[in-house]
Amino acid sequence: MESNLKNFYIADEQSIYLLSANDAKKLRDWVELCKTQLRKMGYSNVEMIGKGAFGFVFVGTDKNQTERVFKFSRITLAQNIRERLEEEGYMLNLLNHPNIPAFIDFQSIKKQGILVMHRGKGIDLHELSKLRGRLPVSTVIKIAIQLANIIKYLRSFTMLSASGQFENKPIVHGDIKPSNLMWDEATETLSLIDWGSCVFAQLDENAQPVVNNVMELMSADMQNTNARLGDVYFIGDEQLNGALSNTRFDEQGAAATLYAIASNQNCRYGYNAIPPSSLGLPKAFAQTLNHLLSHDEELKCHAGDQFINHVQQMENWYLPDLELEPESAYIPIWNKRSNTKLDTVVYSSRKSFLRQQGIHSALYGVKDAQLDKYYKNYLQGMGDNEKAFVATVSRLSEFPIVGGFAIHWLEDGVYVDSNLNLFDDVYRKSVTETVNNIIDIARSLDLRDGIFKSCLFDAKNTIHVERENENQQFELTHIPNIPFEITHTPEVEQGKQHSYFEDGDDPDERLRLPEQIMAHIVALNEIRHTGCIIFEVLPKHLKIHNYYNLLDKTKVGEFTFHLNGILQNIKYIDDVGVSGFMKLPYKDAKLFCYQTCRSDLYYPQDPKSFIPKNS
Ligand SMILES: Nc1ncnc2c1ncn2[C@@H]1O[C@H](COP(=O)(O)OP(=O)(O)OP(=O)(O)O)[C@@H](O)[C@H]1O
Repeated sequence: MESNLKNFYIADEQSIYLLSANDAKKLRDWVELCKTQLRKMGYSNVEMIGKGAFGFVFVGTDKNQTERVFKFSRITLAQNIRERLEEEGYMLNLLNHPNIPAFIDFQSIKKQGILVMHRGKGIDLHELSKLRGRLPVSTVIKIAIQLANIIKYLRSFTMLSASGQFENKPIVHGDIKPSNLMWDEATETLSLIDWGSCVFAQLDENAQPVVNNVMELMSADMQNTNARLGDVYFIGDEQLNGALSNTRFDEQGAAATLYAIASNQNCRYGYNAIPPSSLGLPKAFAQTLNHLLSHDEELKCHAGDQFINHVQQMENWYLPDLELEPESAYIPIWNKRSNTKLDTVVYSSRKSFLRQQGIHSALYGVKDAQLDKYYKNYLQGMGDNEKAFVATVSRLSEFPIVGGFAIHWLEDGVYVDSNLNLFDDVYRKSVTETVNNIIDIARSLDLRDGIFKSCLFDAKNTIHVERENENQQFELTHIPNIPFEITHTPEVEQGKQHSYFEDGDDPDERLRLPEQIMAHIVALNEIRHTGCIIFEVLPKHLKIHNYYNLLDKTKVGEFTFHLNGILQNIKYIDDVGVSGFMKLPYKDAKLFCYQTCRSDLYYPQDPKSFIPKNS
């Protein structure tokens, strides 16, 4: 836990720009090797199309000009986990459904397994919602219908047994989430991919053991679950808590996915603060989602049946796209231009206070590659709203955005200082919704005293210094420049800037920086600017993340001198850990009142008579 903490702020996967030079090279070489292998196997136009916790995924064209998808397991994973790729192929090979890209082959080349399958057309829902923000109601419902049909198919799956009889063998996908669903916008067709967590269900939807004969009943292991852990941001309580695998698991993944794409979030946990009833969805559907996401067993089962059985009704709904409540930004998001593509990383400190004491930790003792990837064990001990808050903040790393914000919870409300700069306006809607989600979840937290700070920087500007071991000094043979923009702005009142030091020491930051560096940081604090600098010291690797905007053009020389001074003195660093400093332009923060949850907003029963609110 302690060692994970040092790196917890790197959302999802480490940016390649933050890996050590050696690790980045290894990764690039390995991807090249996979591509070369596929070309040798006779495929052309080979390119990487995705990666997950378990594998790297490529596409290539065969001799008949048909696209094929290839999944390679990560070489860094333990052998028993890598072997799962073959099991994934076995399960996929059993299935035959228009919404499931079919299995083609499983090949093993020098211990490297390759799963070959059809391509799910389109773009995955995680990417789509990142690009579009909250998806239109009609799209959400079309996706819901297809999901319900897939789950129905899996529930009623039968297989020919050794005795020649067809037997019930319901199947659990186990990892339904936006990034595992491809959506073809042209044909509005959904494909469910990634069958790596798929198993035969031990229990049916009535919680009865799935057994076809007495022999099976006697040999069935009903003490241990055969379920796999899906993505902890999307799976339901039972799967998370290690219950026997159950056909209802996928209703949970489906509900979390539908909620996420309807609200532009990347997890299920925000449903208390931003309930499905506030998303402009048809009332009956919002209620079903709300019940499915709840912790009430009976409500969940009932809603699950409704979801699966009311597909035909949903197909008849008339749902033209209506702008029920245009979403405007709660805080400013500035437009910026850049010639290069940004690789945003979010660094958030001051998270400890979000952890609730005494909450039973379901994740203790769980060893799974998914957890390693997501650093999600950091979330243990947090309530649902707190988890949603952290997850929504980390969603910002998906966008080309730099700057930062500080949220203060005080008795009279939630104060937000911010400086957010978006480098591609295509994402404005999605970023606005994400920032508004962060603030609304912050307003719902049961806190009246606390500070949360988050810095967003471009990983491409991170300065790396490596050393052989912890006893050596960090040394730069050539001192690079820490880049900064200059935006001259008139002087604001004294004390109006959010300073580096006003929030006091951060309990989550363990690194003590040497005086020689601190002297320059103190001097920088006196110069009018915004930005952040974060020191991440690992035993063999120092990373200095940075983003700066100088607001006083008369201070270019001084500013450069102190930034340079920091780098000149890295040899004095004698500690490991993380420490960061952030400065924001104004201190007249925006104030938001507390609220339990967003208010109700339903799709009108008679859309034809809908009159926009602001007309
Ligand atoms: N059959 C397919 N057709 C199209 N794209 C695919 C297919 N399989 C995988 N992909 C792409 O590759 C990405 C990663 O694949 P997949 O989810 O199978 O990997 P994983 O390592 O199991 O991921 P996770 O971390 O979600 O478990 C997907 O999000 C998707 O974009």
